[in-house]
Amino acid sequence: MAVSIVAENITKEFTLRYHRTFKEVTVAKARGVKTSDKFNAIEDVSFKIEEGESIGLMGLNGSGKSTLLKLINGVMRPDEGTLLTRGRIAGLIATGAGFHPQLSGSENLVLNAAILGMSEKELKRKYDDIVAFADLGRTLEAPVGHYSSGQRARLGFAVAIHVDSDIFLADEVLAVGDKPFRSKCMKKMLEIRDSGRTLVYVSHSPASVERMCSRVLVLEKGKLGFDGDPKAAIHYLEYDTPDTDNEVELTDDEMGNDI
Ligand SMILES: Nc1ncnc2c1ncn2[C@@H]1O[C@H](COP(=O)(O)OP(=O)(O)OP(=O)(O)O)[C@@H](O)[C@H]1O
Repeated sequence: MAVSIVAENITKEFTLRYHRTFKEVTVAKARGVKTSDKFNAIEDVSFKIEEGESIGLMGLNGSGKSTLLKLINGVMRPDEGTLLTRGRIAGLIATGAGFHPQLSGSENLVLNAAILGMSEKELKRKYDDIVAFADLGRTLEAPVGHYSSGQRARLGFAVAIHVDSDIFLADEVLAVGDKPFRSKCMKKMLEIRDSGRTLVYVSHSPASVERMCSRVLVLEKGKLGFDGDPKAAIHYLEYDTPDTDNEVELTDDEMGNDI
């Protein structure tokens, strides 16, 4: 089987700024207080993903999952190391990323499809299916700036899912969709997985990761903490142990996570 994504010792550094205004920065500098810090959102991460693998990307908030997806789809480049991918990449990383707030949903649909590499002919063929999948009704003609986060996710996912890609990336944008929409997305992603395309799926939901993925990468403060079987990854993250500090223990479904 051919290799789909290879990361070799990749590192991505970000700057954390503590102040927003000139005044705050000037005062902080005069007092000798630090105004920013650098940190590695991704640190020395290496992995190889074969074509057709469905990978779950898990980890606590801020562990670097979205950053890694952005590195995979090329929105960002690693500061160190190399990341290579094979074929066309599509997916939904940040809700509303790439949308123009003043344009309507349908205008954004066309623009987004073009940005993702869909030809005019391909879009003509798929337009009705995309509109039906987004199921936004008359809201499709309203400016996207007025959309709720769920409506933006619907539009973005509907376009992304209809792009013929070799690699599909899905961030936890699904979490903002309502239950019927999440079920529909999950079904589509299972279709993608079964069609032999490579899938990278970010999620905090053990149930959906177990259902969807054959392997899980766990990020811990930017480092790769675990790479292997989904069940073992969930155990590694202690997502399978009851939370004794909490009086109320909620199931995946009750939390509204992914599905
Ligand atoms: N453009 C940026 N500039 C500075 N820091 C950033 C930037 N983007 C992300 N970060 C920081 O990098 C770290 C990793 O963020 P990232 O969004 O990748 O985490 P995540 O694992 O996807 O989190 P979550 O589960 O909350 O979605 C966080 O500390 C975040 O604040």
